[in-house]
Amino acid sequence: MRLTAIHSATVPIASPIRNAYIDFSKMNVSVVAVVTDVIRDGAPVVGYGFNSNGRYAQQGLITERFLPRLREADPASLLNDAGDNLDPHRIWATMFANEKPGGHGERSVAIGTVDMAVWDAVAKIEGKPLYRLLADRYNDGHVDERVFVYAAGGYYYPGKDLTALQDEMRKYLDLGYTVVKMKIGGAPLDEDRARVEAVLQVVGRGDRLAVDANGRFDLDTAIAYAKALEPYGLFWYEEAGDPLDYALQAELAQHYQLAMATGENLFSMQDARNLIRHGGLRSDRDWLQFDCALSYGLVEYLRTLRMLKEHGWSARRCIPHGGHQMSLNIAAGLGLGGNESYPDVFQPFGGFADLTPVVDGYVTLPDVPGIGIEAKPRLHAVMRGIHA
Ligand SMILES: O=C([O-])CC(=O)C(=O)O
Ligand SMILES: [Mg+2]
Repeated sequence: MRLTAIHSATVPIASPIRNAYIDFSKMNVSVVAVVTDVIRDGAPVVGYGFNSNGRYAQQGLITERFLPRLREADPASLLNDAGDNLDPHRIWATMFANEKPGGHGERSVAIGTVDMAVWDAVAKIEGKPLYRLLADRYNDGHVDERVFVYAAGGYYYPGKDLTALQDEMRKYLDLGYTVVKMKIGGAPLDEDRARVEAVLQVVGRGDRLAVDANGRFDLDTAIAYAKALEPYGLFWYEEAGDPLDYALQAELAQHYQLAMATGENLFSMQDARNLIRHGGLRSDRDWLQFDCALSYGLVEYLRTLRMLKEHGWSARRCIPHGGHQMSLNIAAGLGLGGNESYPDVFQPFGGFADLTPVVDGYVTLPDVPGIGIEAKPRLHAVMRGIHA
């Protein structure tokens, strides 16, 4: 077998929403399709990948650096020993050839996007859902039949008042979610306090609400919010300070006893390891949000999970950022604590298969080969558009 073509494109997901750090008026994503000469159900197997929201499309890096390396490689060097399927680890190493260590950033998004498409193809060639393939290869065959998911939204939006915010959150509860997330830090503390209290009226209990500051706060502001938020008993307090300011995160833990979450903007095993070494996070309550689709893909995420284990952290403490089906498969197949979901934003990339509703805060996965993009027809249509 061999790769016969690799296509990539940039797709808009712009919207008028805003978090504490950026607006999404120009947001876009990269999409990749890897085409193989393996025939399943009468057609060549095609694997699909995309990066998740929050980082822009990486078309230049993908087309100028990473795809040429794959095209120039000996085709057999990209395959498993049996030569009957792609090998994601060998493909990853080929893409990373002649890259210096450190400075993990945008190239991690580019490689993560291609890596997702490769895993999708690998599982399709094996004729299995990706979660099943991952469980068989790395988790003694154990699959979680349902995965905890929470509804992320609550963005700042022009003209959005407290009633509109409450309506949004009520909609998530009606869809079957039990935990919702909203943005903070994009308004003064008093205004955010009123927003939090408005949402608490809808969800009823503090442990059904997470808040996300998107790395906006300096230490004093992070502590001021910690003191204001602690009495509510929230599900978590996310990304208070700059993602690389491990000292801030560690100091904040001295002022906030409840759960915190962070890591969506750390893009390598090494950066994740620094957070674990220096960030003062507590493995009995805090949450890790590394998102493979932004951080060199699942090949690197497997390294991160190994690192966590060596540091005494359970994979159950991971609830990845990004709200995509790739992390949902990883959660089910490798025993993570759950996954993010965006029922309302970043469509058609946010959300899961159309026929798997969320029930009591948990979602099941479709029994289709690969990641499950074919079970999400609006997303599948976008993906088909780049190679059909
Ligand atoms: O607003 C964003 O960039 C997304 C985000 O932080 C999250 O989903 O946690
Ligand atoms: Mg976040």
